[in-house]
Amino acid sequence: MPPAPALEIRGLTVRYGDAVAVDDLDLTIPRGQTVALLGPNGAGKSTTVNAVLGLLNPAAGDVRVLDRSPRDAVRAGSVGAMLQHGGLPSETRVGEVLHLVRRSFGRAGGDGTWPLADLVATAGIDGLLDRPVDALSGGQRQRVLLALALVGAPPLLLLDEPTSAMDVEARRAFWTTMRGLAGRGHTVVFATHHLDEADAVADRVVVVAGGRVVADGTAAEIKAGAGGRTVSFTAAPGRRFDDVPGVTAVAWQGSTVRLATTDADATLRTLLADGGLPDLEVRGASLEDAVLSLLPARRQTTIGAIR
Ligand SMILES: Nc1ncnc2c1ncn2[C@@H]1O[C@H](COP(=O)(O)OP(=O)(O)OP(=O)(O)O)[C@@H](O)[C@H]1O
Repeated sequence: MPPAPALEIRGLTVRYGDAVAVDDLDLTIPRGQTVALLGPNGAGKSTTVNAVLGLLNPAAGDVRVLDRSPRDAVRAGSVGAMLQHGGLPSETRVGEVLHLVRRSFGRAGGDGTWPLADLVATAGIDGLLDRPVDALSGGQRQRVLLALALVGAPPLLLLDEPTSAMDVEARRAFWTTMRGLAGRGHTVVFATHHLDEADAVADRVVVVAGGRVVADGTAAEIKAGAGGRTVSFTAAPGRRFDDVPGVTAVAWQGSTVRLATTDADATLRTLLADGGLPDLEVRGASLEDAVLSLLPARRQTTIGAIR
């Protein structure tokens, strides 16, 4: 018998009142994969993560975490999580919180805590142990939350927008850590709006929209699936491009417009007939372009804000 997957979700449906947050979602993640969950704000990513942690009662469906129910898996210390609104007790120091969590993990009968020195180095919180929790910067706080998530050396790590408060350097260090964990056989599932991170780090990208999986594959497959090209140039802000032949998504960054197109020839012919295209560039679709093209209701957006 092959080992049970790290995560198996079948027909997961979660409702908040009349609103459906997750809609009959299926997802199987084998052990050892690093998987990015992408999608706009409200797509259902956090709700899915919360269901995997046993924090809510689904209306329908089944979630198995390493062949256990979510609550049993969490109780057994098999899952570590960094949540969007993860809190830290105020008026304590980082080292105290870490000590408390390590002790309570040991008491709960966890399989073994991560050796302290390695944990501190891995999470990059060296030098923060004496710091009051209330005096941490956003990025430092996220690193402390990572350390707490790793205390039990969990085989499955769930990270909800883990780098949202980190600067470029901290993000790079964070993903180096994650690669190291994946190399040690941990399964890492993370939700992010940084598509460049997903492209660089994930073995697999799962795009969620409207509570459903709308694309699932390697970043390269998703980019190839978009099949198109990106045409960018300088344009008068506010000009509309939705109706240009081939165009599936429009993104602005200052006065530069980026068009995802399934037919670059037709797009360029129409645009050139309308006048010049200063600073023209044509290239293969980025992951961001590919994801945007999967979200047809959001044709006009701002680069970096698929939210
Ligand atoms: N506690 C709640 N009560 C009511 N509705 C909720 C609650 N939590 C989430 N929702 C709704 O469920 C839907 C899915 O939200 P969810 O937070 O899972 O999306 P997300 O993909 O994580 O978005 P984001 O990228 O903004 O974090 C949204 O429409 C959201 O407003």
